[in-house]
Amino acid sequence: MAAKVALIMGSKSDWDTMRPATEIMTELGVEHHVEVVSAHRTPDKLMEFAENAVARGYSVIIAGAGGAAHLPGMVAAKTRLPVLGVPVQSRALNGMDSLLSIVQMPKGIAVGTLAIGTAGAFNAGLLACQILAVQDPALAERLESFREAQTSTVLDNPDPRED
Ligand SMILES: Nc1c(C(=O)O)ncn1[C@@H]1O[C@H](COP(=O)(O)O)[C@@H](O)[C@H]1O
Repeated sequence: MAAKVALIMGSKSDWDTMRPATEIMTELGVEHHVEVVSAHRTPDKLMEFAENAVARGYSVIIAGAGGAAHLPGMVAAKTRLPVLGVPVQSRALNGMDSLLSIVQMPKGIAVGTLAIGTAGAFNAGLLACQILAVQDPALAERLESFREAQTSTVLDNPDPRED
């Protein structure tokens, strides 16, 4: 089956942050492509990637970047596919720079911005699955099961002093 989600990131150093996106997509059976693409360091590759994303069969793009995080916005500028941006925690400014440079898009080009770091990456993967599930009943069922299991885990262990 061809990958429906492309997960790109600005640097290999982002991988530990972005990995949870792949884990939830794998758990829910969603094929995904993973690649380093940088607006700053590989601008021609970025343009080629974004321009051909529809033709390659992707439905959703997840883009993680840190610092001056232009990658999600630049990808969104060149494709009509939904782009989910994940701010990677930067050392100098704790990811506030990443967050603000992803979230503050000008009107007319949309990026869906997730939380800073691994939780944001996980939720980006989850949200990509939810978007695909609109047209995929089997995936929708797997998502329901994931949620039910998550709810049961909390309800079955209400004592905060126990693991
Ligand atoms: N924000 C961007 C872009 C981009 O937006 O195109 N390309 C790389 N980077 C970011 O630079 C940070 C440091 O990268 P290095 O660790 O490679 O120096 C990474 O978090 C990456 O996402």
